[in-house]
Amino acid sequence: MAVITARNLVKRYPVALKEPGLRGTLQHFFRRKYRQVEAVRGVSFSLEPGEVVGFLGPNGAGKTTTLKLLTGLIHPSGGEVRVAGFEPFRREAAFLRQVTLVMGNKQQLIWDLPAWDSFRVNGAVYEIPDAELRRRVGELAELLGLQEKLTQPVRKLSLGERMKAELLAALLHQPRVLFLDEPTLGLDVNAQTSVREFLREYNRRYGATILLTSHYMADITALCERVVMIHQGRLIYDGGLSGLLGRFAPYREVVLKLNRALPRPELERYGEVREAQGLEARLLLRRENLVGAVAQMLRELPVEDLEVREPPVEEVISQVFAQGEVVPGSNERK
Ligand SMILES: Nc1ncnc2c1ncn2[C@@H]1O[C@H](COP(=O)(O)OP(=O)(O)OP(=O)(O)O)[C@@H](O)[C@H]1O
Repeated sequence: MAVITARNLVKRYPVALKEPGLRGTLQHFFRRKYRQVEAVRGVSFSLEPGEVVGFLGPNGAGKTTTLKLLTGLIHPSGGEVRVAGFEPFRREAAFLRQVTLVMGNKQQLIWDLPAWDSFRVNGAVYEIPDAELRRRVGELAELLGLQEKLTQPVRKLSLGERMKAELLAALLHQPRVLFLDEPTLGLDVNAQTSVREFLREYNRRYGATILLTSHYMADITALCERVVMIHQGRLIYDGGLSGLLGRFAPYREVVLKLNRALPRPELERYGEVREAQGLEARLLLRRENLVGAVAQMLRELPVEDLEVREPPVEEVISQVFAQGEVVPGSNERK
């Protein structure tokens, strides 16, 4: 049975209108007028227990609003939503024990205190006995590689360490459903990788269901087999990641560092050259040719370093629009 269900979910925000000038200001105080912003316009999808699903969309698409609806931070203007058998907006204690929301740009740890002190606060809120709290912190800290970092003030941690400590705090009550809004935002590549590995292990170990937004395609490809995409509050894709990438991002980007500069035509033999300057070049290679072409480049070119990257999320999304063939609500799974 689905653990998350959204059916025709709608959210309208009232936004106060204000005319310019004194008259407008007075009117604004006494007879305020409102305009409705429709952030979510009839979105439907569901997640089975244990699924890890990427939730994508351009800026302002309605992702954060949907996550807030699913965690009960805001009330829907229409439609139905159920998470772990509850209606989120009722914010029942039994519901709150089952879910967590982590926002990469918001912090719940207390800045000047060690993370452990914030964990104790969470332990008290969720009534976790002391010994059990220590056990859970120990287990998660080990998975996150954070053991040494929990007794110094949070402000002294690196951004990556802080994000890991945020995740630890958000998972102490052992939620079954994780809503993660940009959990790797701004982290360096190593920290991004370790957060991804942690999430994969957490999902495997506890069978948690995870709905995740990210601007980094690598997060999505590392963790998600399925992707739900929205645009202007409407669902535009629900299906397998490989289907999405195969249709809308058939290329991967190869970044080359060379020992000596090469003329552009020499690089063009391997793929579409996006950029070639001095000792650096960026090429687009079709996914199906990638392995062969990379092996050939390593054999034939003076390569000092080679990196294969996913295209940016924005590029994939714009391809989806450009081809405009996605059926809303399609369930074209892998
Ligand atoms: N409290 C609010 N009051 C009025 N409008 C809002 C409010 N919150 C969001 N919006 C509007 O709703 C739309 C969707 O916003 P939302 O934050 O859900 O998008 P998003 O997909 O998370 O974007 P981003 O990737 O930029 O975070 C936007 O047009 C935004 O301006």
